[in-house]
Amino acid sequence: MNKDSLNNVNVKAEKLLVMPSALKSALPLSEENKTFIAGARKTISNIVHKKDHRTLIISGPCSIHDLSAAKEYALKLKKLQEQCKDSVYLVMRVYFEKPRTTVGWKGLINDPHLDGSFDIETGLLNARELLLWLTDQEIPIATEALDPISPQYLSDLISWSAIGARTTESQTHREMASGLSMPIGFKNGTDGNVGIAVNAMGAAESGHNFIGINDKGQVAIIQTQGNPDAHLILRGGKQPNYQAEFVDAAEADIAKSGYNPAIIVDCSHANTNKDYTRQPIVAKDILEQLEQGNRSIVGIMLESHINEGNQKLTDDLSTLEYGVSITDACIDWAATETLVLEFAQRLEAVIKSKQLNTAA
Ligand SMILES: O=C[C@H](O)[C@H](O)COP(=O)(O)O
Ligand SMILES: C=C(OP(=O)(O)O)C(=O)O
Repeated sequence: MNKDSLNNVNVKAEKLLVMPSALKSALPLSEENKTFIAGARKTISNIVHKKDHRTLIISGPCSIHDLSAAKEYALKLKKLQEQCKDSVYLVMRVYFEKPRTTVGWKGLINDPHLDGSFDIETGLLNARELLLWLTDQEIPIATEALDPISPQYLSDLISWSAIGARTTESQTHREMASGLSMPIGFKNGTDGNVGIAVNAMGAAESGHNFIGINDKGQVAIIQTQGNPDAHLILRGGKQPNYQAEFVDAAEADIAKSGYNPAIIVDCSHANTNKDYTRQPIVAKDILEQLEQGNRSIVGIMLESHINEGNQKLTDDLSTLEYGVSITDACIDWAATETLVLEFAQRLEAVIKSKQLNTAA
């Protein structure tokens, strides 16, 4: 590293990382898995464009920190998908990158050993291995696209992505979203500003030219054609924004801007004032809006884990409880199952009564 009085003044060290193409060659996707992921992306795109009237439910831990627990959760979700497939499309929330308000553990890629050793190469490897395992089980995967470089390593395995509340207004993230290969949801800002997410939808649907990296890890000028499947995620702000008056106002804002009024409601975060036990209350309200004829809500998101609540990450990893979030608090599996089954059952009635399509 070139470090002197003018260059890299605040940089302590640098280390080369495996090339994206090398990681992908070491952990490749099979042809069957490619077909599965292309199908999952198409299904989600059809839901976003209301050609498929099932509702998307994105459910999973706030963050992945334990690969075994993630696999156990995934198998439960897979079984549940079978039971609700006529009205719901279940996608697992597999979040490896956490945006922090100030500082804190930034996720499995950044610090896979949870000890401040920042073994990012192992983090990417573990993440790709888990994504491959989940895809082998035919579980569609949702994640947050936070780091603008990591998609080169992992995004072939992802069927839905979010841009988070802290980055929706960032040009870098809008440019990245314009080139991502899967449907992309933009969260409203942490203060509740929906306008920035609507602007982001327009930015992401346009083509851009920007500096990025390619598959070989080379710095490149990336030219994108725009992402046709951008949508809005309501996550609350200074106050919750899942209620019909806010959903209707957001729908009107999107339509006025000329974009597809497709909305996912995040049943967690500021929509619960960070009280995880309120997630079923938010989900029930959305269900009622759908029953009353709402056509803009295409999905909900749940922060859910095997066991409820959350726990602090401390230096003593031996005290960590299995299947409990180390970031935001989650509902447990029993609550998730009850919520999803009721949602699916009541939606089935809506779909039947309106004779809507459930497949493209
Ligand atoms: O979803 C997770 C958190 O809400 C987000 O990463 C911010 O976390 P923090 O406020 O604890 O840093
Ligand atoms: C960080 C998240 O959400 P938000 O961007 O809404 O805070 C998240 O969903 O993990």
